[in-house]
Amino acid sequence: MILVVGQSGQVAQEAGRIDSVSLAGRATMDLNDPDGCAAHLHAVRPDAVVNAAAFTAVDRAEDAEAEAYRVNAEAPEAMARACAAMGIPFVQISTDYVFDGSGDAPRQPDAATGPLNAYGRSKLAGEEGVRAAGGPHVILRTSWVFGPTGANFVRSMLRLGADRRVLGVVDDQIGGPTPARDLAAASVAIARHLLLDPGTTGTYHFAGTPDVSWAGFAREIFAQAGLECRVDPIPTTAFPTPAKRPLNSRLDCTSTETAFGLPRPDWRAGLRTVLAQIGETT
Ligand SMILES: NC(=O)C1=CN([C@@H]2O[C@H](COP(=O)(O)OP(=O)(O)OC[C@H]3O[C@@H](n4cnc5c(N)ncnc54)[C@H](OP(=O)(O)O)[C@@H]3O)[C@@H](O)[C@H]2O)C=CC1
Ligand SMILES: Cc1cn([C@H]2C[C@H](O)[C@@H](COP(=O)(O)OP(=O)(O)O[C@H]3O[C@@H](C)C(=O)[C@@H](O)[C@H]3O)O2)c(=O)[nH]c1=O
Repeated sequence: MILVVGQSGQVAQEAGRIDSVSLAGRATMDLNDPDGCAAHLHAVRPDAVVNAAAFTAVDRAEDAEAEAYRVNAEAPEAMARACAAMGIPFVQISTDYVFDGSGDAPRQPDAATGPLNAYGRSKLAGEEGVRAAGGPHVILRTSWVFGPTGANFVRSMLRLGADRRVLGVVDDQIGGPTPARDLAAASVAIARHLLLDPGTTGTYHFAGTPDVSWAGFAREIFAQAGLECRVDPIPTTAFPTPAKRPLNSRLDCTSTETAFGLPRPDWRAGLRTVLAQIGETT
């Protein structure tokens, strides 16, 4: 059994549809209690663990950095140490926000990091803790995740686009939107791969293709959803937020395809599926 932590989150919800996956939520694993999380893993003894739980409120993390560190760094390290002690694989999902976003080249997994905000710093510390635990693991960085549930850009745009005829959206931050379903499938496949071949331990990237700006993403959301809302491209400076965000979120995902046979998913197809799922539930 593969245990996916973060039950109510967008990635875990999609992982829950996969055979032999169990989900753990806050009731049994509160990441504010790293030792309790480790003890729970020792008690459950799964075959592998995927950590899809995180403090993901990027702006709120600026004023809650201590909690973000506990949840995004201390708890993943404690869980990774428990897994290392049991000799089982641990997959930690991480983020493009560990990078500083300079230049316009896609980042390789071994490129220099330099987070611009508290969320990114806490996730980077989580990566370091998982590596230090020393067990078979994969750190899988992704970006701009969207699914039919939870807080994400697609749901924000559907909400705003229903009321507005024009929306200003930043056009100078570029990245790969990633369907939660594809990310869930990739994370579980990687956990299974690690069981057979722990030698693939390391840091990898997995993001949807093609790279696009938030404005371009918003345009495609409105087009596919049939919403008559015009997107006005604006610079980041015209949309001030508490947390600074990277301009270049492009991730080079080549090594993930080579090591695990997982190509970048086309986010436009994933968006069609998500809009259909949302339509069914409204
Ligand atoms: N969303 C995105 O755009 C991106 C996400 N990622 C990473 O991908 C992973 C999955 O993200 P995603 O599915 O979008 O996340 P969500 O924000 O949808 O879900 C986060 C999950 O973490 C849980 N959680 C938060 N704090 C705690 C806690 N103290 N104890 C237990 N559970 C907690 C939440 O539970 P509850 O509902 O109870 O709060 C929720 O289940 C995360 O590691 C994230 O950092 C990386 C790049 C982009
Ligand atoms: C709502 C809105 C946002 N924006 C901009 C602000 C921001 O630069 C960009 C995205 O805003 P959001 O707050 O939805 O996205 P944000 O929470 O920054 O998304 C990030 O979440 C974390 C968890 C990650 O790990 C990242 O990969 C990334 O997905 O869109 C506009 O330009 N216009 C708007 O009307």
